[in-house]
Amino acid sequence: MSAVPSPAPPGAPVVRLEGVTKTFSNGTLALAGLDLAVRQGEFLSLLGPSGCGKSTALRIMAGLTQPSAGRIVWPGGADDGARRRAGGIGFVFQEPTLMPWASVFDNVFLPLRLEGNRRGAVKTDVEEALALVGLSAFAGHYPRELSGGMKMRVSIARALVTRPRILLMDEPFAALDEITRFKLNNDILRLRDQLGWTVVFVTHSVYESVYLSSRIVVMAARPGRVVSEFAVDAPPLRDEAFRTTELYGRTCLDVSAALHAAMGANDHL
Ligand SMILES: Nc1ncnc2c1ncn2[C@@H]1O[C@H](COP(=O)(O)OP(=O)(O)OP(=O)(O)O)[C@@H](O)[C@H]1O
Repeated sequence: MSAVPSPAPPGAPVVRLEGVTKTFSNGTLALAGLDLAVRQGEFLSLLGPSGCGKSTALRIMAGLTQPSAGRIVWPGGADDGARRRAGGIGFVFQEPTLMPWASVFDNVFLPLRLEGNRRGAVKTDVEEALALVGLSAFAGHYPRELSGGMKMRVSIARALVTRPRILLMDEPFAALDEITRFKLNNDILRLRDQLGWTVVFVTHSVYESVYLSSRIVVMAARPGRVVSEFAVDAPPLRDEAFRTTELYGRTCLDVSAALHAAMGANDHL
């Protein structure tokens, strides 16, 4: 596998957004002075109404778009570009964005190919990534032959094949039915436990955020900003029984109330 930046100690900031403002060229103020630290080993969800800047914050962390003001600090040293090249960041989009003409194997091989690796040299890495998401038997299949959940698993395998330390996920399960979504939620918790990821996860779903996260940041729109924050004080590896615990129920109520308040802040719009 590719070189992996050494991990920060647990709880230390992996990346910090300091006073990040993003104004798009059409004048939209997507984020206003956002301060946010992502800590080593946490599963952080960004939750908020449509348009509050969740995706913009994630894309800024990934180096896919630049802030108009403020800065991104990677305390580990490397800038975002170097970190991406070193396999430090994995990104999973809402759509699986697979190449339809390429096999499952070749779709997962893509980031390693872009790093200049030859197919034969990283075959085991691709096979390992496919095994981690339960798709070993589908390496030769094409995206059109897969269900929505399987396509998303390929997309996750493609993100994890570079062994990222931080995984950025932008509403990855929003388009899936609930049963598939629950299964993939459990897959992500298991993979995170196995591989030691730090995860930043964008979602609209209170229930999904509480099920997965160690910390939830609630954002409001116009301008995009953080309005409240919750810790989910439960062991990181959870199963369906967690959904019936008092802690889960209470946290869902508290986070829902905060989300409604955040939406209410824009009732006049
Ligand atoms: N490339 C762009 N050009 C102009 N405006 C943009 C662009 N990308 C996003 N915006 C605007 O910036 C604001 C924040 O968008 P963003 O996609 O980050 O929000 P979001 O919270 O992720 O929304 P959603 O939950 O609907 O995906 C929105 O008002 C959006 O319309």
